[in-house]
Amino acid sequence: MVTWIRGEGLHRQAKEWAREHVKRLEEVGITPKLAIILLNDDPVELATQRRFASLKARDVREVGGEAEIYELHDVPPERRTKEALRLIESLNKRDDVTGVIIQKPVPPFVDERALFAALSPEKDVDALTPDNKKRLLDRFDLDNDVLPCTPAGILELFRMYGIEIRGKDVVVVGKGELVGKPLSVMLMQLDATVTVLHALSKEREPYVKRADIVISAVGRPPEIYRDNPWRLTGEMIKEGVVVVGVGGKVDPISGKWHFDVDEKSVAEKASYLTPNIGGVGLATRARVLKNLIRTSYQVARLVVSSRIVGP
Ligand SMILES: Nc1nc2c(c(=O)[nH]1)N[C@@H](CN(C=O)c1ccc(C(=O)N[C@@H](CCC(=O)O)C(=O)O)cc1)CN2
Repeated sequence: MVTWIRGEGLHRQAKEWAREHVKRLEEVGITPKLAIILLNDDPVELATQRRFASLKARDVREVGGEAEIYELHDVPPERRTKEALRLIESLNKRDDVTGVIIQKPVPPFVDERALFAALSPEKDVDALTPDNKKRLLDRFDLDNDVLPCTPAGILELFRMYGIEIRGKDVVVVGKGELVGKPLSVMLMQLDATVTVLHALSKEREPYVKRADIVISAVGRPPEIYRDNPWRLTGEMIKEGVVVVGVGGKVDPISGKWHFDVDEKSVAEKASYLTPNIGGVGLATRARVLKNLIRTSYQVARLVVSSRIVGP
């Protein structure tokens, strides 16, 4: 009988915690303000990213913060990196902006490394700037550090449900900058035996079949991606495995969600499983709120100290 790993508890707790800290920050004149930048003009990505950005913005506003969404997808490709850099520089300088998210994936013609290198690490809600990424190679504090939202959200869910990681065979499908890569590093730090599978892996099935925990973060559902599609199904896994589904995309024509994990067949064999709706996405958003509060304190320290004029 599968136990569903639900994100709403984390999400609710994060909102309550964030509301308290918004009040404290307002005592020093700082209102958390999140700026979200959308750059992707691919119809699938744009539909999905608009949905994600609106959900994050709604959360921030619900706890008393503010949110701005910048859509640059209609800037000509040859100018998009430059325009995005100009926007990031402006957001870095604004004292009222306390957190920034560059929604991923960005289009292949945009210089993503330049964007994240330009973003002020103090305002980096995703922990994806070079300075913040490096810190993952050291020990991390799940409760106090600004950590990548989805990986940290997944680890918080494991902790909440008492799912042991130490010494376990964990397969991460997908090696993206957002989830697969940082999460595999964090899992190693927690003494898991980690296998990362990706598009060029010679084979996937034997590793998935042997795993104690499978985390699928691909986002290429067969309904939308004909080439190199991916879906985790029940016959691929062993009895009693823990499964976490991360990848999902919105079909721009139907508006329908399609996910990495086939819930029905996996639920018949898994011991624990995240629902495609109400699982990792809510844990991700919970972490966005916590990270935004932390970046807001970082900005507050900089802004308040800059107002103190010494003798
Ligand atoms: N810069 C970033 N880009 C992206 C990130 C990220 O953390 N930083 N993560 C992914 C996905 N993502 C956030 O942007 C995200 C995924 C899912 C949800 C969510 O709330 N899903 C709901 C269902 C969706 C709905 O209600 O329509 C759920 O799971 O219950 C939010 C955000 C992509 N890029």
